[in-house]
Amino acid sequence: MPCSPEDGDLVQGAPKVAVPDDVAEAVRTLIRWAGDDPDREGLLDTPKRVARAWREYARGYAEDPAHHLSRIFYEVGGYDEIVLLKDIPFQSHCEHHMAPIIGKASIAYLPADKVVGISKLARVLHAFSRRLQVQERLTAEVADCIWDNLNPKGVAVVIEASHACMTARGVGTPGVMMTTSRMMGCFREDERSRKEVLALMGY
Ligand SMILES: Nc1nc2c(ncn2[C@@H]2O[C@H](COP(=O)(O)OP(=O)(O)OP(=O)(O)O)[C@@H](O)[C@H]2O)c(=O)[nH]1
Ligand SMILES: [Zn+2]
Repeated sequence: MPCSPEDGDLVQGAPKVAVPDDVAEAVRTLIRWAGDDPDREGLLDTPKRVARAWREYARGYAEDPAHHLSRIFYEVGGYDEIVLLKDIPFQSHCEHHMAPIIGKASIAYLPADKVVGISKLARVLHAFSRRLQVQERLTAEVADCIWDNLNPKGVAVVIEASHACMTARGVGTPGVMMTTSRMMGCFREDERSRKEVLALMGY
C-alpha cells in the first residue's frame, strides 16, 4: 500500500526511523522460531523492515482520536438529518494474535448542532484501528469518541471484518465475517431511527 502524506516519517524518500537493537533482535528470534535462518541473505534486512512495518500498523497510538473532531462547523444550512460515511475500508491487528483484521466500517450520526468535516470520521476510525484491537472495542471506541465530542442526537457504527487469525490459522474458516455494531442516542432508543440508519448503511 502506498504511503500517504499523513504517514510522516514513513513517506517514501523521507529518512527512515531508527530501529532499536532489541526490536530487531526480537524479530530475528521470531524468524528462528518460524524455522528459518535470520542470517541468510534474503532475511538480513527483514528485522528492520518488520519493525518499521509495525510502526505503520500501530501508528494510531501516536494519535489523539478526539483531536480529529476538534474543528467543528456550526452552520450547515439547517441540515438536521443523518450524516453517514459508508463502507470505509480499514485495517487493524487483533490483540490476541497480532494478525490482520481487514474490513469496512459505516459511521453515522444525527447532528444536534455540531458537524465535522466528513473525512474526520474516517480519521477517527483509523486512529483507533491502527492499534492492537478486538473488533468490539474498536466499534465502541469509534462510537463513543463521536458521541463525547459532537454531542449528537445519535451515533451508529457498524463494522464488518475478516480476522486473519480465523482465516489463515486456527479454526481456518476463510470468508467468515464478524459484524459488530454500537447504537447510541436516538438510534438505540427509537426503532424507526435505527431502521432508517441501518437501511442507509445497506443492512
Ligand atoms: N471477540 C473477539 N474475538 C477475537 C477477536 N479477534 C480474535 N478473536 C478471538 O480471540 C480468541 C483467542 O482465543 P484463545 O483460545 O486464547 O487463542 P487460540 O488458542 O489461538 O484460539 P483459536 O483462534 O481458536 O485457535 C480466538 O477465539 C479468536 O478468534 C475480536 O476482535 N473479537
Ligand atoms: Zn486474533
